[in-house]
Amino acid sequence: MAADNSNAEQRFALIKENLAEFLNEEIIKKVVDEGGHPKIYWGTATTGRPHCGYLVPAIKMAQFLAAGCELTVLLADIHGFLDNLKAPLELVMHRAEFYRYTISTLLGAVGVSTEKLKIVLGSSYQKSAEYVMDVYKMASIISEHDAKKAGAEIVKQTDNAPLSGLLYPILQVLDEQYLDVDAQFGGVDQRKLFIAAKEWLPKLGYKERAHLMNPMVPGLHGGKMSSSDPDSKIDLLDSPETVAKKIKKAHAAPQVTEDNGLLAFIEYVLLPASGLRGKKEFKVERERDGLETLVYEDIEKIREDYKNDILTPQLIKPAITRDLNALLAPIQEAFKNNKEWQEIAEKAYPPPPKKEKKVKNKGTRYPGGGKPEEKALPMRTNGDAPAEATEAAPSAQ
Ligand SMILES: N[C@@H](Cc1ccc(O)cc1)C(=O)O
Repeated sequence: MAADNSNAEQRFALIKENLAEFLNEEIIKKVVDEGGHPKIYWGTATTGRPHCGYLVPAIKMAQFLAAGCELTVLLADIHGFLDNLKAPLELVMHRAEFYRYTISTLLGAVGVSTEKLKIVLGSSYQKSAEYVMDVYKMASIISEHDAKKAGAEIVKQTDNAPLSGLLYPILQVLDEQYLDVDAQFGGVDQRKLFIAAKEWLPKLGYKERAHLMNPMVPGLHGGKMSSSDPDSKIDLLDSPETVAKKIKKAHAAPQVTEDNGLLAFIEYVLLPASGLRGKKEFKVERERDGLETLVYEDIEKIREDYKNDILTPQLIKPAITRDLNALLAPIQEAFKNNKEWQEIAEKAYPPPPKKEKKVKNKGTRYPGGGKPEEKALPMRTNGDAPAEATEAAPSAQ
């Protein structure tokens, strides 16, 4: 059974749990004390493919839902495009659809009711006359310097950065008003944007919102995050075997608890996820060593045992693999049964073009024999048109 979150104190404690910072928390406290439903939103630019790092904000959002908040997830497609053209507009829109399926399934998989969850596409309101006029107004009163400062940690900074990077913070600030929320939630990397929102909204006569921030959590894989290394991130649709393989490879020094991705994953994902199901718990089986199973209810004890080498990376890796695979199973099941989601996956994240070498070896696959080298996958070599390129490509998963 779900944990009891019926009284105001428990609800507020659940909203605050594990946060690094909470600005203007009195705004939320008041709504909770009055028995209301605080309205919180989290925005994500729909660019990279969602990986296990998304479980950290997702679990926090599941806690908001469990605490009776109204949650809006903003699929910020236009932001993905404004940020130094991380992806062309058409692609970020396909990706937004992929995110929509992923996030709703993910929150459902954690076991919370998604009745109070709304998923909104940025472009569905950010092109309205009223919104656009507010963008102009804001652009006329915010200095270039301040807009740049607000986006410093989020918007890609380059020598010849496009002007759109200065619009990015203005739109994010206005989103709080247009999504009609009491608070915005994000990682502490959003801090400068959140402070800007506090300062800029009143300039247009709008009210200041509360801001909830998650700490930056080291990746599960340990070490440096590299998007070019496929083993460094665990995809939400990775098979149980792949998850096991990647976690096995994760770098974690024995006895070192600082900056430890494995411990952070237990603290920010697995423990709170089990808490949402009724009881915080993390089990470590030691059958192979002929010892009894260790059962933990808080991260402090886990840290202590890790420092003392009672808990080793070798022991916790299989335990994390077991719990993570259990968390991912319903998402993968839903993906398997949803043709539309599979189709959007192919459009949103087309597999990389096949290597030329392989094509040559398999020349006979081309009807009519012919000259495979010349005909080799003409569309796939065109990096500018990935959405079309997928049509000839195998399924994304
Ligand atoms: N800035 C967020 C994305 C975002 C975009 C628009 C918002 O209104 C909120 C959040 C990020 O870095 O991912």
